[in-house]
Formats: sequence, C-alpha cells, structure tokens
Amino acid sequence: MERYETIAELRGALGAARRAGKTVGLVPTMGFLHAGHLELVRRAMLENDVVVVSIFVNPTQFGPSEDFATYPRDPDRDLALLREAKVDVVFAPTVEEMYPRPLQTSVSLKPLGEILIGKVRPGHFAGVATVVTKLFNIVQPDKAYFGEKDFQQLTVIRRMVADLNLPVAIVGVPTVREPDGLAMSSRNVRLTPGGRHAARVLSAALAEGAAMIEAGERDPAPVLAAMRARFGAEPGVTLRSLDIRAAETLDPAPRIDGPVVILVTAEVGPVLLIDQRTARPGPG
Ligand SMILES: Nc1ncnc2c1ncn2[C@@H]1O[C@H](COP(=O)(O)OP(=O)(O)OP(=O)(O)O)[C@@H](O)[C@H]1O
Ligand SMILES: CC(C)(CO)[C@@H](O)C(=O)[O-]
Ligand code: BAL
Repeated sequence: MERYETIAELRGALGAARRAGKTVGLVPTMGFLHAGHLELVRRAMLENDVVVVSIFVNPTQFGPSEDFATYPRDPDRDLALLREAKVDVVFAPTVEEMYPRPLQTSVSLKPLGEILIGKVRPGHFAGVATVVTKLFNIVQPDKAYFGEKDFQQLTVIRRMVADLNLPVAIVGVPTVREPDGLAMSSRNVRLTPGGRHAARVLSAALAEGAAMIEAGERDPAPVLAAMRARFGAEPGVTLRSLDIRAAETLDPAPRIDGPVVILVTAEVGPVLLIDQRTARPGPG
C-alpha cells in the first residue's frame, strides 16, 4: 500500500496506473474507519483495478461551533485497517495541501444543499461539494463510493455530478449497521453506555415508519406521529428533525405515491446522529 500526502506524488502514481489502462475507484472518508467505510472499500475493490481511499477531515464543511477540532482521529489504526483490506493507495493530505490559500471558488447547490441538514448546518454541503470536486479533480476516478447513511450528501453529489457533467460514476452503498440496528458512524464512539443503548431508537423508529408505508399508508402524518411517539418515549434522545421526502430529489412528499426516504437527525447527549431508510408504498 502506498500513502501520499501531496497531490503531485499522488498524481504521479495514478498517471502511471492510468497509462497502463487501469480503472481507478475513489472512497472519500474523514478517517476513524469502521465497518461502514470498509464496505465502501470492499465494493470499490471489486469494481476497480486501483482503489484510492482519501482520509481528510475537511474543515470547510464544519461550522464555527461544530466539532472539527474534536472529530475523532486515529491515522495509525486507519492505515492498519486499509493495509489489511489490501487497498492500493491512501491519500492523506494536510489542510495546507488542500487549501494553500483561502478559496475564492466553491460549488453550492440551491436548494438541495440548503434544505434538511443544510438548514441545520449552514454551508456544510457547499464545503462537502467543493472538497469532493477537488478530490475528483485530483484523483480523476472512474467511480466514487458514498454511503447511503449520509443520504442527503449522496443526493447532493449525484446532482452535482449530473449538473456539472463530471466524468465519474457515483456508487451509493447501503448502510452498515450494528447488530441492534444502529447505523455505524465515527461519532458513535462518543456515546456513553446509556446513550449507546438509547440510540437504538433511531433505527427502530425508521423500521416502524417504513413498515407503515410498506403496509399501504399514503399519508405521511400518521407515520411521522408514530415515529415521534417512539422518540418521545426515549428520554435520552432529542429528535432534531424527521422528514419524509421523495427518494430521488428530496422534494417534499405531501402524499406517499412513489419511493420515499425517511430522514432522522437526533441528539444523544452532545452527539448528533443521522439515519435514514427508504420505503416504497405498498398496496393501500
Ligand atoms: N454505516 C455506514 N454504512 C455505509 N457507509 C457509511 C457508513 N457510515 C459512513 N459511511 C460512508 O463513509 C463515507 C465517509 O464517511 P465519514 O468518514 O464521514 O464517516 P461517518 O461514520 O459517516 O462519520 P460521521 O460521524 O461524520 O457520520 C461517507 O460516504 C459515508 O456515507
Ligand atoms: C464525503 C466527505 C469525505 C467529504 O469531506 C465527508 O463528507 C464524509 O466523510 O462523508
Ligand atoms: N459524514 C458526514 C460528514 C460530516 O458530518 O461532516
């Protein structure tokens, strides 16, 4: 496995692979790897000759009062896991390498990047879209892999790629979960034992909501009410947002007439968790 910190070194190595006719897959991450990331890596390794995993905690997608400084980091463990997974290339740039001077250029999506999580984290998706564009330009992958757990992020990136005709295929990978249903996330490590137990309510409420839709419920109101009641019965968790949206566009879904996604944001102590589940309306 090769590890590069500079864009020039990485480009040199990938140029040789590309001239040899090899396909390149990119898995962008912020490190502190878990089985969810490793599933993205596994998919990428099945579908490409060379796999690049980037590890970069991107400051521009964090708001001033968010957790950039305390975001969990463990580069040595990450490298050991990627070596064990037989990844070809790790790109782990410094902030100075990615942002040698303040950017005057950015990619932002309106309204897609400003709704839902974009409303709670102003500027977040502009930070994500811009750094992902930089990573695409640096690596020039044939395919790039993103988790469905960050459903709005995946939707933003698909739309950006379509709008700007970026020559990369986006692959969405289903959410990897703990045995009790909790979506794996780097931030789970910050949960107290009580918080970890309480956090099961996210996936349990999503399962209940999806089951109602699949059983034929076409009105979002009773689905949202049943899910809110579950959160209400779990004092360790504060529901921050709960939405049912059209799965492809994230447009509001006043009636459930096609595939939808249920999106949850909740606070467990100081830890902000997100989860999602898609559902197709069953015969009502
Ligand atoms: N449980 C999971 N299953 C599948 N993919 C995942 C999972 N968790 C994260 N990913 C994906 O891994 C990529 C890198 O995510 P990131 O490094 O931010 O990890 P994370 O666990 O989502 O961290 P965070 O605590 O910020 O939510 C993203 O495309 C993300 O959607
Ligand atoms: C896509 C990403 C690596 C961009 O910084 C980040 O938002 C993440 O880890 O999901
Ligand atoms: N996985 C999303 C990255 C973030 O929370 O900033």
